[in-house]
Amino acid sequence: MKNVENQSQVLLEIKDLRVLFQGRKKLLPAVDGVNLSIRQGEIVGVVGESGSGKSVMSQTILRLREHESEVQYEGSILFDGQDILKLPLASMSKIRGNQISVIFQDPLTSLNPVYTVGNQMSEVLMLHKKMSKQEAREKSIELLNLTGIPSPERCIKQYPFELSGGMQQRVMIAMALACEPKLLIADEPTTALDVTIQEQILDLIVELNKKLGMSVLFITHDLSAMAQLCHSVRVMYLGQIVEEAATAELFACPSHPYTRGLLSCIPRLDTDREEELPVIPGVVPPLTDVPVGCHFCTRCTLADEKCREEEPPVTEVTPGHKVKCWKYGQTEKEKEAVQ
Ligand SMILES: Nc1ncnc2c1ncn2[C@@H]1O[C@H](COP(=O)(O)OP(=O)(O)OP(=O)(O)O)[C@@H](O)[C@H]1O
Repeated sequence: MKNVENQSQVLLEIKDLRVLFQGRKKLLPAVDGVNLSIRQGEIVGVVGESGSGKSVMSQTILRLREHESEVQYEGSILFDGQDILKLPLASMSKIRGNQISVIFQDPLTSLNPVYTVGNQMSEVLMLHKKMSKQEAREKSIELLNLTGIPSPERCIKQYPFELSGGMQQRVMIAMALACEPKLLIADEPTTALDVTIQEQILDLIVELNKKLGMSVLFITHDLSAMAQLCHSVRVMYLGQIVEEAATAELFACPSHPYTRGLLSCIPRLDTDREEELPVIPGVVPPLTDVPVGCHFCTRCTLADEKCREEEPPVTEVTPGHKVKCWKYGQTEKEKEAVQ
């Protein structure tokens, strides 16, 4: 996957974002100081284990957590120059689905069971694009065609439950693309699907990114999918980005012990398949137990007192490749110890 031109304009810029939930005794930072930008036409991947804050971050971009009264935000999310966190909710509903669209793991959460595919798609197009019923119908067929649905004319007459999982996912993508969004947020879009369909959906996202030039924020647990799809990757752990780099660079020179741990868990075809894959020891701690210093220190074999007491700085490894670790740059021997 080639790098997107560095000159292309920044579309989304998240600056020092914190999302805090009110716990029983204190505020719990699900997202803790995230900086992330996405250029026009860029596919940015966010990877990390369950509980690292990927979904809270992506839902915050769409302001989908507003119903939770006990959530606080700090920082800014600039989209096309305006701060999403400061917009009135009424303006937000014009951006959502229109300029920023989302596809989730479970298509049935986004599709309405009591309307046909055609009705749901037409409604979006008539509302946001002010199309007539006939125009909306034609556009719906065109979009379903674009996502590789074999007989779109039949599909628009069907209800979501009449379609297979892969077809539902394609319909959801078609709906997400209906208004030609500038940004598509894909939150684990293929996890619930079988491997062949996963491949097809990932290929489709790449194809649409190339064809329509839309930017994509791709959220996953799956580093192999990330390698296939993304121009650059952010590795997230317990609310923070611990490493970021162009995809090829991250795979060639992983510099954070957590990234190395994640990479070592990917099955390799050139080794004995019977061999057990290593796992990163321990689990992601709950938000009530976030360590004071480096968030990863409780699971890191390199951690010392400083790691447990002070938050590590972000260091630039090479231009565009950053790592948040006190141990970065220490001897190769120490690095090998975490592999
Ligand atoms: N309403 C809430 N109140 C308190 N904590 C919450 C709330 N919603 C999410 N969290 C916590 O925020 C943290 C981040 O959750 P999030 O769902 O973003 O993780 P994730 O990386 O997307 O995980 P997954 O891959 O399983 O979806 C978790 O510890 C979760 O328990």
